[in-house]
Amino acid sequence: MPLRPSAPLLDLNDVSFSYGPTPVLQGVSLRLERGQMIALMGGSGSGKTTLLRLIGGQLQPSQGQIRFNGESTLGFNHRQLYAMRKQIGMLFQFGALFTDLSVYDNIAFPLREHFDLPEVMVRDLVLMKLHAVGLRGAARQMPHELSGGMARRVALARAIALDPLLMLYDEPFTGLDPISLGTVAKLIRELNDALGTGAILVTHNVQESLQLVDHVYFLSRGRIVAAGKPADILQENDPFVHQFIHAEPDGPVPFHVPAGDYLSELGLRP
Ligand SMILES: Nc1ncnc2c1ncn2[C@@H]1O[C@H](COP(=O)(O)OP(=O)(O)OP(=O)(O)O)[C@@H](O)[C@H]1O
Repeated sequence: MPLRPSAPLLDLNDVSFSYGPTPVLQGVSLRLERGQMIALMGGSGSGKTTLLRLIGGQLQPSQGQIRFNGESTLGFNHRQLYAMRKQIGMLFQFGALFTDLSVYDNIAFPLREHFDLPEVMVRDLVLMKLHAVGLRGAARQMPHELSGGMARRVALARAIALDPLLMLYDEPFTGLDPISLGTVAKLIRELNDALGTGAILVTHNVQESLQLVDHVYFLSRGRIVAAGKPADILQENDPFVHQFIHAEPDGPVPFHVPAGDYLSELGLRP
């Protein structure tokens, strides 16, 4: 797939999707430029993972357009989808490594899978990626010998092994202690800037990601309800955004699941 620097890296226009009769995403529009990082925030079940799956081509929208690197992905055949996915790196929750492969072989895996490169070249590429995440010295270790933060960094090195144009992160900070979280977050930003990638970050770590990204989109019940720069989002008056940013237990997203009258249920109201 040729590079098209003049087109946005990713352009979603009025995208809708439903798994069955119930719509999961409705009229979502979103744009990502090269070098830009955006955060996608929203409560559980708001459609964030579904949106990432649409972008990755695992699902097709029922309505609307998705353009990746200037090209509409709608109706891509198997070969085109495969070519596109090679240009998308993914780091998902817990970033599972292959437990029976060393750190080195974990990163070599996508290179060996997708290209027929001489081993000396694979070696140089693996060491470059490991160096970028500060773990060249851990090349021979096995995943069970790594701390959680180190394992996540290895997963990150593996995700960028093919020099993707776009990175998708789905809860990349889950289970990390605050120091490792800070390290991984900083690394994600530095790598994005160094490689000129674009990135979409799905996360519940509101404060950390507001410091990390250039733009934030809020999803609620499958719709974008607010979008803007982190500084603007912090000033946002929308009650949903306010509740989310300030982690308030009650608000538009209610604390109580809808239920019948409490006193009646306890038998205290005739
Ligand atoms: N394979 C599926 N089949 C049917 N419905 C699904 C499927 N996957 C997700 N859903 C539904 O689609 C809606 C959106 O789910 P999605 O996983 O995209 O939300 P999310 O914002 O990523 O949530 P979370 O933060 O909890 O991961 C939810 O109501 C969910 O139950």
